[in-house]
This record gives sequence, C-alpha cells and structure tokens, in this order.
Amino acid sequence: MLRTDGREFLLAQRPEGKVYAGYWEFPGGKLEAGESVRQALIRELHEELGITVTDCSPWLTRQFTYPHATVRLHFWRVTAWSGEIGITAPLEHAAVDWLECGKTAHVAPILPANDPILKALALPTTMAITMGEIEGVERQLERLEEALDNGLRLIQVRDKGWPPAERLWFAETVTRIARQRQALVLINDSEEIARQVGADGVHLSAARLASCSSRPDFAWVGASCHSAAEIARAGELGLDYALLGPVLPTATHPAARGLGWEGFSAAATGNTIPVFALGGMQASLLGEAQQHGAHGIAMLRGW
Ligand SMILES: Nc1nc2c([nH]c(=O)n2[C@@H]2O[C@H](COP(=O)(O)OP(=O)(O)OP(=O)(O)O)[C@@H](O)[C@H]2O)c(=O)[nH]1
Repeated sequence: MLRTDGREFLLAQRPEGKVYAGYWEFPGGKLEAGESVRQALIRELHEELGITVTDCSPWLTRQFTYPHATVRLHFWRVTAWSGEIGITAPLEHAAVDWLECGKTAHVAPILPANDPILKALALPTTMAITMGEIEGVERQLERLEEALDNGLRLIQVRDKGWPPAERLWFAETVTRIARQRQALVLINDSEEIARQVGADGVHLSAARLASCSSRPDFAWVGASCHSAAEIARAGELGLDYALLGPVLPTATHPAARGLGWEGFSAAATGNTIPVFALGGMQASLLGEAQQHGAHGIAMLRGW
C-alpha cells in the first residue's frame, strides 16, 4: 500500500503465536482455492485492515524458502482505497506503520524475503534517458533541470557516440545537477566513467548483460532487455531493474512492431526484479504500464 505519491508504504507486524512473530511484513495473505491474486489481495486487505481497495496493479513476484515453508509471493501496488486503516484482525497483526521508500526502516526485523522488494521501493518509477547527441548539450541540460524541478529522480546517461572527453564531461555535469536534487544517475555501459564521475551505477546494454559474469560493484545496476530470457539473466546476476522494449512504435523506429502491452506483460510478469517499459512511452502512459506489470516507464523523448 502506497501513499503520498508512492513515497511511503505500509508494513504490518506479525503477532505473538505465529511463526516469525514480531517480524514486519506487507499486509496480505494466502490465496484461497479458485481466487485470482487480485481477488485475494482485496479480500485480505479488507479482512486485515478494514479497507476496500479501489486501485491496484501487479508488480513483483518472489519465491522464497523458509525453514517452515516455501512461499511464492505476489507483490502488488495498492494506490487507492476507501475506509480508514485499522487492525481489524488482531490475530493477523499486532501493529501497522508507514515507512518512507528508500530510507532506513524505523521498524525491525522485516521478513527476510522482502529485502529486494524494499530496494525496489526505493527505485523511482520514471527514468529519463539522455539524448544529448541528438538534441544538443545545451537544450538537454536545460530540459534536465526542468524535469528535475518537476520531480524526475532517475537518469540514465546514454550518449555513447561522443568522443571520450565529451562523454565524460557530460556525464559529470548530469551527475552534479542530479545530485543537488537527490536523483539517481546511471551511466550506460561504462563502469569507468561511472566511477570517475561518482555516479550511482551503471546501465548495461543487452550485449554487456550477455557477456557479464557477475554484477558490477555499484549501488545500482540495471540492463536493457528484449525478452523474458534476458530479464531472467538480469535477475540471476542480481541486478536492480531491467528495461524491456520496444513496447510501442517509437520516433526512432516508427515501423518496428514492438511487443505491445500484452507482449510486455507476458515477459515482465513473474520477475523479482522491477521492469520498466521502454519504447513510445510518455508520462501519461505510466498507469497503463503499471497495470501491465511494469515498475515504471523509461523515456528518451517523453521526459
Ligand atoms: N503477508 C505477507 N507474507 C509474507 C511477506 N513476506 C513473506 O515472506 N511472507 C510469507 O508468506 C506467507 C504469507 O502467508 P500468511 O500471512 O497468510 O500466513 P501466516 O504465516 O501468517 O499463517 P496463517 O496461515 O496462520 O495466517 C507467510 O509464510 C509469510 O512468512 C509479506 O511481506 N507479507
């Protein structure tokens, strides 16, 4: 459950008498026979918190083995509900609390299966990909400042065609501007530049993803993917996100067919790592992308 535009999420504490008593978890529970995940979520949140969910979307899935059981967890984002949150099932929860996404939790311990989910909550849902090579440096920096003022918090610096000195200067400039607004910056394919400019991480091309034998050592690492198999590979390497596309026709490839939303959803669903929709995206498509299982959207032009 998310509030304040996705900046805060709800956790609930397991009561005495249950396995992992005292641990904090996302409110929810087990599917009953014949129920869809959506139906189970709506029923559980009504039983446990006394609320009626009015907007939710599929997000991440994780299988995890505890000493007492193996669980397959479907994490959904709940963004709207009616009613006041209360503890309507004291046998299920001892307390509830709101936490800030991306900040150290002020409650502990949290169920161990949830670690990657907490990290995904810290990942902004809109990624801007730079195209200084096409648009020109001045216009690009001007637009970046504007977008940062309007809430952009995740930037991938692409511009791979420039001579090294120019690329380095641009990456350094973007990182400096972004830092002032606590935005994350990832550098496309160059660990060297990422280190030199003090960026938050690297973004691997599909080719680099295929040849990479271990996760590069940065706080944030993601990759470009075109299929479920490539997303699975990114997951195996322990990366933090994948971009999947092209979803819709783009200005760069107007004739390309793209995955479409159904194709996107089929490949994106069931992963533990968050997947961004790429290709033909614009801010107004964020909700539609999330209804199809996207963490968010990534854009070259629409930001
Ligand atoms: N609700 C919830 N369950 C989680 C999370 N993370 C996680 O590993 N789990 C595990 O997934 C299972 C959820 O089932 P549950 O909440 O209906 O079951 P429970 O253990 O409370 O037992 P119960 O059948 O007596 O209600 C538990 O084994 C729990 O440990 C989480 O964030 N929320």
